[in-house]
Amino acid sequence: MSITLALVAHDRMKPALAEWAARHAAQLAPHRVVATATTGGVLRERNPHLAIRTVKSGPLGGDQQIGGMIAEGEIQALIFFPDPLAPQAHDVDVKALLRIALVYDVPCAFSPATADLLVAGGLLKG
Ligand SMILES: O=C(CO)COP(=O)(O)O
Repeated sequence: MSITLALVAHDRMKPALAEWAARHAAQLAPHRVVATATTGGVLRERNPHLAIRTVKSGPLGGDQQIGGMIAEGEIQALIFFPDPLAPQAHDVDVKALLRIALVYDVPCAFSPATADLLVAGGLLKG
């Protein structure tokens, strides 16, 4: 079954997310990806064949848009690599996104290792 995944990363973690997406390009291909604006740009550079829909940048409401899509049942997984060492101006939005993902029990991963485990657990199986 094809799903819609949200891919989001803070600036210093964007290369790690782009690398993760490249490593899983074949498994991601049948699915839909939604990303916040800047994350989507970095993902496209590294993964030109991946179809990515973008919403606004996180600090400009993108995290809230992703959260709204989760609440509407439009997103089935959240891969979000936050920067554990840098404060974010929009920290309340980040927290709200994580909370809504928990409310709806959407499978989440917050690091490359856990994102790999979601794939190993069958998240992207056809
Ligand atoms: O800030 C973000 C997540 O909290 C991501 O937004 P960008 O992808 O636009 O940098």
